[in-house]
Amino acid sequence: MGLRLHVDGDCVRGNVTFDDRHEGAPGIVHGGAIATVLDDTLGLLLVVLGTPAVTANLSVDYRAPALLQTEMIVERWLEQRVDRKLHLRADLSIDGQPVAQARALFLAVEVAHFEKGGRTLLPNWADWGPSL
Ligand SMILES: CCCCCCCCCCCC(=O)SCCNC(=O)CCNC(=O)[C@H](O)C(C)(C)COP(=O)(O)OP(=O)(O)OC[C@H]1O[C@@H](n2cnc3c(N)ncnc32)[C@H](O)[C@@H]1OP(=O)(O)O
Repeated sequence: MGLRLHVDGDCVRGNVTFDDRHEGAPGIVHGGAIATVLDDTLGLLLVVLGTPAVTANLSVDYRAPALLQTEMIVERWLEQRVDRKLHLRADLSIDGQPVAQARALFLAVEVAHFEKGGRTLLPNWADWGPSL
């Protein structure tokens, strides 16, 4: 998808362009692909926040057709944290017009949570994200 990301304070911004592999309705990005990008890129925000966490709940409002081959802006930020509960937002827009808006509840976990996946993990959570 050519996702490019940068950190701006506590907000992570990026650009993404979907192509024909992500088509749902003719010429329009599949909603599942949009939800995947919004959820997955929240992972980078967690690295910025320094908090290992996983998605417990994700809801997406689809506000306008997401056109293929069109550069979009993705922005993610922390709205509120209450104990282990992280209330996160992720927005997708084209030329300042909202395309999709996600609200997610992430629950903080120990890094050991990810050992269930059977992969060898980097010991330092800060190293899990790409260098920005
Ligand atoms: C590029 C960088 C890469 C590095 C980035 C690497 C991270 C990438 C993450 C990417 C995002 C993903 O796709 S993660 C993959 C998809 N998600 C998952 O696999 C998560 C699967 N679910 C779980 O493992 C579990 O259910 C947990 C950990 C989420 C919660 O289990 P738990 O720890 O036992 O907590 P539990 O007692 O159930 O709940 C604690 C509190 O949260 C509330 N709670 C729990 N679930 C929910 C829910 N769905 N909706 C509302 N509230 C909930 C409970 O009512 C309770 O509230 P109260 O009574 O305390 O008030």
